[in-house]
Amino acid sequence: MTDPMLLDVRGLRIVLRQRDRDVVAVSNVDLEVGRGEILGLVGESGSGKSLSMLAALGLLPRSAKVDGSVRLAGQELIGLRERDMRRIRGKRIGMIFQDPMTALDPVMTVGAQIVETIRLHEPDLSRRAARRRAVDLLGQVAIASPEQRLDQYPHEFSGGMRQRVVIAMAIANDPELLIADEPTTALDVTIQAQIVELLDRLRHERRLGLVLITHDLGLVAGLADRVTILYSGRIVERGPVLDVFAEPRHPYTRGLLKAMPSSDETLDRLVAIEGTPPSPAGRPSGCAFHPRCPMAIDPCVSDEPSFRWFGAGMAACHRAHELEPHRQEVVHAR
Ligand SMILES: Nc1ncnc2c1ncn2[C@@H]1O[C@H](COP(=O)(O)OP(=O)(O)OP(=O)(O)O)[C@@H](O)[C@H]1O
Repeated sequence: MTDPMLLDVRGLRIVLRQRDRDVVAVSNVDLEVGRGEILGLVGESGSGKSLSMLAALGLLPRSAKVDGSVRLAGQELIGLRERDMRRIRGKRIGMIFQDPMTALDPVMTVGAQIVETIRLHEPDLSRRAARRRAVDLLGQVAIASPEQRLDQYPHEFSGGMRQRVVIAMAIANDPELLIADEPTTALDVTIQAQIVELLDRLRHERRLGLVLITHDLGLVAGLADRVTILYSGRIVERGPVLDVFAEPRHPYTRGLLKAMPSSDETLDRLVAIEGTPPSPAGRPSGCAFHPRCPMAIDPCVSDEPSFRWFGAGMAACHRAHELEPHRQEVVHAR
């Protein structure tokens, strides 16, 4: 029998309570991540990226209604009891969030925090053994003099080093899957590159699956194997990064790629997508992107497009098949 997919999300639908009414924030979302594979989850603010991952972690607000299936190596997570979910969160699924400062406790040494994370899931492990593992983990995320560093507080670390500590904590219990929400956004460019290299090394060495939630298509181009683009809580395009970025089939994907800085462009030449994304309560009819789409025609206003395959990827756009291949330069750097 073949191994089940590491993360397999099918038909995810999330309904939230907003001002006394139910709104569909995420619908019909399918995601797959294999071992050692990186999936980029992309979309503007409010597109449902974080909600989808919070659903996988069982961290949605109580009032949220979740349908569909989220399987981790074959095990269904939707509907799992909180105490079972707690054994999975931080153990089988590690998490890295945008701002390392909020993930770290400022009044505890870095060592104490890593030891606590380890012992949360292995209470029988001695402090000494947990500390030895913490030293090893800091070494793995390339922090020099780990023994001394363990006794320091987060403010004694630079921003990039703090994010390395957060990554060390995320991998402390040897997870199978990492969920990283904008892991490099708060860091400057050279540090970003180091964190990207580190994540890439970890997925190869540990065969970690990684969901990379980001606005940054450059990061996805440099790191991810596959990409899923969300707009207003639904998938608009998905497929291998090389295919989707070289020949985007959805006008939204094209818009995002055009708005992306490349090495030979200055920021003021970038073309951002006009308008703003809708809120879940104000989702337009038909294709939700139609009010902002330069190619919209009548059916886009009335009918929600279904997916069509294009090579190994797919896009939900009434006019996707008319789009001329539109080669982008972004993937050539790889
Ligand atoms: N607890 C909540 N109650 C009500 N609405 C919520 C809640 N959490 C998120 N939303 C709404 O659901 C939508 C999707 O939010 P989500 O955080 O998943 O977006 P995102 O794509 O991760 O955006 P960002 O890039 O800004 O983090 C947003 O419109 C948001 O306002």
